Amino acid sequence: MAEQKATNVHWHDGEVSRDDRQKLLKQKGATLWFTGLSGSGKSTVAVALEKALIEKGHLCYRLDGDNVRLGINKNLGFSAEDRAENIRRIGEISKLFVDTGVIVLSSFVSPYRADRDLVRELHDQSDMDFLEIFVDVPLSVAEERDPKGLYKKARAGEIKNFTGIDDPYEAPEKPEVVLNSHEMSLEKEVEVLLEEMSKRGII
Ligand SMILES: Nc1ncnc2c1ncn2[C@@H]1O[C@H](COP(=O)(O)OS(=O)(=O)O)[C@@H](OP(=O)(O)O)[C@H]1O
Ligand SMILES: Nc1ncnc2c1ncn2[C@@H]1O[C@H](COP(=O)(O)OP(=O)(O)O)[C@@H](O)[C@H]1O
Repeated sequence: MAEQKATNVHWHDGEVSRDDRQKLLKQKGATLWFTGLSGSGKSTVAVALEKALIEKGHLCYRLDGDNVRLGINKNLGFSAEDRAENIRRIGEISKLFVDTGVIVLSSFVSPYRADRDLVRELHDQSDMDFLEIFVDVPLSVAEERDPKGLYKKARAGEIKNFTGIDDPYEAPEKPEVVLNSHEMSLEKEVEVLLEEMSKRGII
């Protein structure tokens, strides 16, 4: 992909700040970044958390691998290079949401540590909360669940570069939260996340 360089381009400040928007919403914008194998439970947990947050009166928005790849990132595949660009763009999109004061629930396999660290760095630079949520289940559990039948296809060689089968997954070293979705109920996972958000003053 041809890289476009931003030259002679300057940030233009407005007269309304993130803080103004956060006061309006009575919450702090933040990104909760769910990472883990396909079938680990990222989307299921994010959907349940979104519902719980909205019920409590908090504005949040989910960004999800499959959905984003059907739209803004439809030109990207699953090579390491394309996954890096996928995650970089989603990192920037997440930041835009955080700047509006919204709580973003980003669920992506995001198998490479360097790609996730870049998104963390992007948030840190703008003094934004970034919580890495590692949805950690053994490959055998994810494969047994196989909610979309993709592991079966990967084992049959019909899908190449499938994370966990013939492509790597680099586990987070210091995630803010670990969810072992094979040992925890969905309700407990949501409770743990709400507690963590409350502790950090996000909600
Ligand atoms: N090769 C390969 N490896 C992993 N996953 C694959 C692949 N091909 C298709 N899929 C489906 O795409 C979803 C992962 O997209 P992501 O954007 O989250 O991937 S990544 O973060 O860029 O690695 C993933 O969604 P989830 O199952 O929700 O994780 C799969 O449904
Ligand atoms: N405690 C749990 N948390 C999350 N998912 C669970 C849990 N227990 C069972 N599951 C099941 O595991 C599967 C996870 O699929 P999904 O959320 O699509 O994973 P991912 O988004 O990581 O690919 C779903 O079928 C879900 O019902």
